[in-house]
Amino acid sequence: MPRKFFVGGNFKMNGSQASIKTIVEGLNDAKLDGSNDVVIAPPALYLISVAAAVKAPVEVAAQNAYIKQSGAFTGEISPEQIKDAGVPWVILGHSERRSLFHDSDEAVAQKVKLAIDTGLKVIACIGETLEEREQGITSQVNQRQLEAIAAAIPEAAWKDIVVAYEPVWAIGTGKVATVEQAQEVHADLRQWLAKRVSPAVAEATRIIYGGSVTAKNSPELAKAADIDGFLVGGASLKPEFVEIARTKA
Ligand SMILES: O=C(COP(=O)(O)O)NO
Repeated sequence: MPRKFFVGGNFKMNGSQASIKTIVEGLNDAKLDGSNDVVIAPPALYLISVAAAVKAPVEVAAQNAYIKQSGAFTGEISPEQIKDAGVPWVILGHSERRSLFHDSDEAVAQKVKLAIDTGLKVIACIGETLEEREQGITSQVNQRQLEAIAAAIPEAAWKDIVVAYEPVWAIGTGKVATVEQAQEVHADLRQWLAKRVSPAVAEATRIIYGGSVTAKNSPELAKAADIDGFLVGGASLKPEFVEIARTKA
């Protein structure tokens, strides 16, 4: 069964009502045919309005969620609230959450489990730093991050998870991974999933690439056997995101 190509747009802490409305209108006008899964993640403030405005075959994602469903956790939002807002997806474990807000492997795993238990679909992010790549421990780092998630969820949960490999050294730098670099890690992760979870999960799970993806470099990356899509940052705020959303795998 071929894996449906997946294109995510992570707006991060960018945009305004007006600029995000323009992005949504561009997607609505693009006549996307639904052959790819397309998901956009605006800042939390705009989730409800974007979910209501999207007419195209595009779904909406939150950029993070907490490890609890309610309580005295000022500034956080819960999986229940994301679901209540009619938002089906959530990005968890993004490298910026890990580095700037100290989301540990265990915290990310707890978040994934609670989000899945709440009925959300998850884009689970992993990726190594430049220093870790230069030390030759890329595989160990990515497998360690994925192991924390695998240990927290049942095999059945993987049907609602997309794994996003986002090398930290490629995020926001313009230094996109080469097709060979990305394919090598994606293949390694798929082999790891086959052994750790099951061959069926390994075959079915979309492993998408993120890190300086643009309309220019995406067609080449999309040709790789184990690259099942993208998680786009900066370019998701630009009209070229529509082109990336249309990628023919
Ligand atoms: O963080 C990223 C990628 O960001 P860029 O495309 O801007 O490198 N996706 O979640």
